[in-house]
Amino acid sequence: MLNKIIETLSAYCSENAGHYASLVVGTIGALCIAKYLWKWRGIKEKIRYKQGKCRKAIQNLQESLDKNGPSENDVELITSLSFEELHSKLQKGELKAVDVLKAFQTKALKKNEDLNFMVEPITEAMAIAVDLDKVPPNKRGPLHGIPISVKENYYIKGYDSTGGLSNFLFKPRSEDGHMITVLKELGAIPFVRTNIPQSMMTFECSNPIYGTTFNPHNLTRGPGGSSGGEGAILGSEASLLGWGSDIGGSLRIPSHFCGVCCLKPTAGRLGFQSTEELVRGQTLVVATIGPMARDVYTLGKVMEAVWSSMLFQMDTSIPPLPFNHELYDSSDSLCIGYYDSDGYVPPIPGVKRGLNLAVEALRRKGHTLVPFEVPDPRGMFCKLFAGAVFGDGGKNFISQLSEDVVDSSIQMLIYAYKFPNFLLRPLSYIVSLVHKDEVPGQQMRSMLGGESISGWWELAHEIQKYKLEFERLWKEKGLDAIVCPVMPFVASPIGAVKFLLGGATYTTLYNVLNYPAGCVPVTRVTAIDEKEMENYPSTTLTEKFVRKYYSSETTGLPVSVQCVALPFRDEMALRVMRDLETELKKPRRK
Ligand SMILES: CCCCCC/C=C\CCCCCCCC(=O)NCCO
Repeated sequence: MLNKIIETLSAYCSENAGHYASLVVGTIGALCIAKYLWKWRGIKEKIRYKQGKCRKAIQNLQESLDKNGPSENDVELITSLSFEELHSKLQKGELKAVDVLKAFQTKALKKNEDLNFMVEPITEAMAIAVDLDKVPPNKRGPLHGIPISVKENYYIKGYDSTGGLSNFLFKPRSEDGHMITVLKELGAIPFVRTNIPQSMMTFECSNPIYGTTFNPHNLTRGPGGSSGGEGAILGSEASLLGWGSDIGGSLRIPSHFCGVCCLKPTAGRLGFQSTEELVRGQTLVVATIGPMARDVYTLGKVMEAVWSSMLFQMDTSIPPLPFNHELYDSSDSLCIGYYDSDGYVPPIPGVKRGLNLAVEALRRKGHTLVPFEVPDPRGMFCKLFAGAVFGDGGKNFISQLSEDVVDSSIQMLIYAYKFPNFLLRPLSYIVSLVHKDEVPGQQMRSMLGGESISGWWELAHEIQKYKLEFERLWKEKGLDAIVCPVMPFVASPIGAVKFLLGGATYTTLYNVLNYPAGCVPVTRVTAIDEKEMENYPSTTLTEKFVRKYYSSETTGLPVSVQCVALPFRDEMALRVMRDLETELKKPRRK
């Protein structure tokens, strides 16, 4: 009987097998699509919820300042003071921390309407200011009452550090990171969190959570990145001291694009426990945090305060090197190397002129300036930098971004990483042919990832050899410092960064070498500079894009230079920056 039933059933099933198979496949497919759509809906919902929360926090602050804020006149008076003036008035009690904070909050909200640099205000700022006003003058810290803006990836208790990735949303920190703790102890008031590019590995300041940030000097252009929100808030004078981070130029590019100063310290001198960095465990080229400000004086004062026993005790991995006054205060004449082109993407005329101005100013100051040539900038960029920073074959990126809304500025990278490796290799040669440039293709191959531990060791060895060769050339010329462009171009149009990544050789060099490097604004692009773009080369695809984006609408954009010193001589970089700034500010006879 049982046999009969089984026979009948199996006959029935084999007659209808095709039908059942398609039913099963169809159901599984539908379930997968439903799951995918559900997850997608969840991600979008999460982003919208965060956006709503940020909007609400901004609105609440605006309402409170509308009721109880300073007059327009006071806002301008306070926010246009230099750090030195503000610091002195706060120390003496001529200004209250609460009033200074309200002035900067008001200005930041106003400027944010056009620039969108603000992720959200830090709501605890007012309570900190109220407490600081109770501190007697003889107990005030060196940053007493100074409001500071902070890049979104800094660890702050109660806030998420997302780097523009929804995966990191609603995971607030339980404690402040080291730098925020130190800055608060010194009397500073973190008052606003600022925008970043998605992933923080490009200089287009845009992400699906907080949107796009604009340049304070030209709204059709970006502020650079990844500390782009910092560039925009400082460049619009809505903050006078900010903090960012840099593994390939993220402090220096936005400073240059927005006309402010910064210091990228030697990595390690400020530790690694203050920010979220999406590249973890990679130790060949590492990120460092650093300050951004309106002038070099501020940077010097802040670093003097920060390099303190408090920081060294908090993080024992930091070499306990207090601020080196011998280097910073010295007026000895120096031997400074310079180059206007690193030999890869040529500088536009405004950048070249800016470098000449810096060279002449440093000569007037009594220094000896000697030409310097960067060894193998192409290999440094597409083999050493890309091989180290993107050398996991994109695993980190894909794991962070495969289930996220991807910003158009990094979409191409995600497509490339998802492409099968055996096709990506031949494609890389086609890319080089199209670009008429070996670099982009080699960069793609470096980004495929090391295949073995010995490959990784080999890369580490190549980086070591490059460092030794650079140091040999430095010593051969007897240099104390180098002055050079920050990028071969100035602020880029919104959406153009993906075509201009080759410009990052000028900054990534000093991350690969781990030399401290700071930026000082020296001039602005003129109509004559723009006209001279007629002579700009157009052989490679990158050069063609530079011509396209920099032949018009660049007049008035800021130009900075980089000042570089040997590792752990950060104060030397600051000293050259200070000399340059003072000399350029001097009135000159025609
Ligand atoms: C996500 C797109 C990357 C494509 C690969 C391009 C390679 C190099 C371009 C480097 C551009 C500089 C980016 C600056 C990154 C940085 O410093 N981030 C700071 C993190 O704390």
